[in-house]
Amino acid sequence: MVLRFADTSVGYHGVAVLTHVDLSLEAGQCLALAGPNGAGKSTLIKAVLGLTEVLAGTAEVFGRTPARSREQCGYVPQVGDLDPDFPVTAAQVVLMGRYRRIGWWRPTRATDRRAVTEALDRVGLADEAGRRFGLLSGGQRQRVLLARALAAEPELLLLDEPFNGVDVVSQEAILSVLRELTRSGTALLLSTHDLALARDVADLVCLINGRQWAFGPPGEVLTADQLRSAYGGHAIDLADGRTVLVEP
Ligand SMILES: Nc1ncnc2c1ncn2[C@@H]1O[C@H](COP(=O)(O)OP(=O)(O)OP(=O)(O)O)[C@@H](O)[C@H]1O
Repeated sequence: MVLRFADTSVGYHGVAVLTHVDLSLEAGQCLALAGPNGAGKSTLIKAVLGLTEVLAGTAEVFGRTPARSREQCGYVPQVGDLDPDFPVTAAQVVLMGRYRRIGWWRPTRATDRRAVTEALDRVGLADEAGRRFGLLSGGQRQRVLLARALAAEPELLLLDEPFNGVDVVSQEAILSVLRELTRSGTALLLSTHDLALARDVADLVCLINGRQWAFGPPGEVLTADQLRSAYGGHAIDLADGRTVLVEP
């Protein structure tokens, strides 16, 4: 089992911002975290990485505490969280993904350079290796961050809003890498506002907003009733059977 959360509460400085989390994830599965702004998606991702407090319940990552499983996890942050003026090339950003293996103070070896080239190739950016990170488009930067996580060869990959502000080309490139990863047994946990995408890409969806409202296959979780509960009534059924969300 990759993840097992049971009646878990997580938060900051002793105050819970997300409660009643009950979920599990196995190797090769993709779990999407869905919910409105401030629902607790990033907080839950940080809890899996051991960066936020588990205040109640169980939180197991690969059968251990989150902090003890950190080595097996890769993390792709929101691209907007990074300073684009940082003077490094795309390849140097990806090489950072290898530091855990090689130690940042040691010289890089041929295997590391090969891993960097391969990772950039997988996200379709082999030609941009020498370009400055800050000069790439938002979508390309997101793909470089994905390549950095791939270079570390994680067993569980966490992605915070990987499709935010990303154009169709980058979205397709990211989606195809994610599908390849699950096929080869990597587990994925990603947060998204895009419910259609969650339905499309995920085996499991966890619907949260301050608490967990539902967990299960997309068809069971992303129903009009569940969405109305989680989004506080801001869901409207359309005549064609679709549900749309209206911001309060
Ligand atoms: N470092 C922090 N200290 C205290 N509270 C925090 C901290 N980070 C986030 N929060 C609070 O935790 C709650 C959940 O925030 P979080 O960022 O996890 O939501 P989210 O679902 O990822 O939102 P968004 O979709 O807007 O990114 C919010 O009320 C937020 O204000």
